[in-house]
Amino acid sequence: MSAVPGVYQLSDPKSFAFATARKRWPTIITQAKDTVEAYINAQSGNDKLVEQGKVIIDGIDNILLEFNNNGIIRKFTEEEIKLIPSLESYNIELDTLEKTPTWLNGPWLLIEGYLYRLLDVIIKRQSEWTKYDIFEILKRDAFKSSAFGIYELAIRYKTLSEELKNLNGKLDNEKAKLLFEEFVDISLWGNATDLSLLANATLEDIQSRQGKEARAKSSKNIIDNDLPEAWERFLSVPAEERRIDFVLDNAGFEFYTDLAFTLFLLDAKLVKNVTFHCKTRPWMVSDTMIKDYKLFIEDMNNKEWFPDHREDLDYFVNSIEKYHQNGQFKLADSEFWTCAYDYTKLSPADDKFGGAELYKYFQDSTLVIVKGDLNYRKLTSDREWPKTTSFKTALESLAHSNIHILALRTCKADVCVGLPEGLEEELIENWKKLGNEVGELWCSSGKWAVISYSSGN
Ligand SMILES: O=P(O)(O)OC[C@@]1(O)O[C@H](CO)[C@@H](O)[C@@H]1O
Ligand SMILES: [Mg+2]
Ligand SMILES: [Mn+2]
Repeated sequence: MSAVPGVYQLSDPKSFAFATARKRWPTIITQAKDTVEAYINAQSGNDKLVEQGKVIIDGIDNILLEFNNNGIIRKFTEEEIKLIPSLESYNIELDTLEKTPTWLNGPWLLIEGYLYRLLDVIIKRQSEWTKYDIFEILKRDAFKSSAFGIYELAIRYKTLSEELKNLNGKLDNEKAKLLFEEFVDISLWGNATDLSLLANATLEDIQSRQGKEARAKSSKNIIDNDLPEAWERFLSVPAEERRIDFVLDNAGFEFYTDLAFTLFLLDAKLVKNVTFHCKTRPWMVSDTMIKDYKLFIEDMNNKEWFPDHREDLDYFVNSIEKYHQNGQFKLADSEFWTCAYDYTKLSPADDKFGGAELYKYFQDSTLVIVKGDLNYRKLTSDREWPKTTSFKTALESLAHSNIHILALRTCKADVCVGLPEGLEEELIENWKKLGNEVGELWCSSGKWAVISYSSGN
């Protein structure tokens, strides 16, 4: 067997890693600091919280200083690991490296996860701040700016749901397949609204990425599409036994599209249960935590934010709440999703950080739908695979896990597999012709997407 390629590096000027470490991270962390400062300034009477807030600001300033000095990545201390045991996974991974990494020189995926965990532990060390989500305001503000796409999808869902009720469970396979494709598409492009990329996005920017028209324009940009295989798998399990799992990505608009997909599946009686897998902490700016579900309901109910199409919005909220209450729709979380490991460790071997538990749980799943860019990087270990590598090869051990994986991802990083011969060269040329210096960066522009499936055996 030939050796697997190495992982993308922060020092590689042809990789999106390069600009991420040098521009994107400082912007994100500075924004995070501003958020904490504003929160502190809005407090009155809780002196302890304010005092502790100042310690957090010092911690964040220190990260920014370390960025500037290209400081080394230190291991998490025993005290930090005692407070949050899954931090140990980072030390384990750091130990496998030949050279001590720095903020500008080291493996992209590992150091990026490390950054969000460092920020998290700086906050969690302060007793008054353990429940604080540093990205919550950003997540909710972006959702508020998504009214156009929200209305459109709520209207679509209500019309469909009423049609399905009239059919009384007699949806033929042909129609079911078309609708399945439609909701895969909605959920896929829901991933294009990404706060870590749209830090300075205007309302128009956000709108231009959402809705039916935007999706129609983008359909030719799906460069690997295994949907037919995934549908075959779906049909191979009797409807009354089907369970779908979503390994979630972003809160806000993307989460809303994942919920719309879920509602369609449950209303059409195409599945029995759906479980959403969330993060246990703030992560990569926009990722979904369990508590974000409650905020989502609150925000959908906000008549000042969303004054129009109330009937459709209320219908959406009532429908999902009903399934949440009767247990057909569940929310779960695990430390595994934010530990240092890529998903080759989603296996019985990881009995420490949740990998083994998830592995077991996914054995009974009809499809595990893995959303978004970061999750895709973890699936493929963020390695420099030739782009014609098959998805299964890039999954390594996960390709033999008996887990049926369907990745829905808009490409926002360098790694991408499953492409036909010659396409990559074409895309590089095309990207250069559009005036971009590094042709390879087509792959992190968010304009292309993949729908990749592995049967797990
Ligand atoms: O996973 P998501 O929300 O689709 O995208 C997250 C993202 O914007 O931030 C990550 C870290 O830089 C990148 O993998 C990706 O570009
Ligand atoms: Mg994300
Ligand atoms: Mn394929």
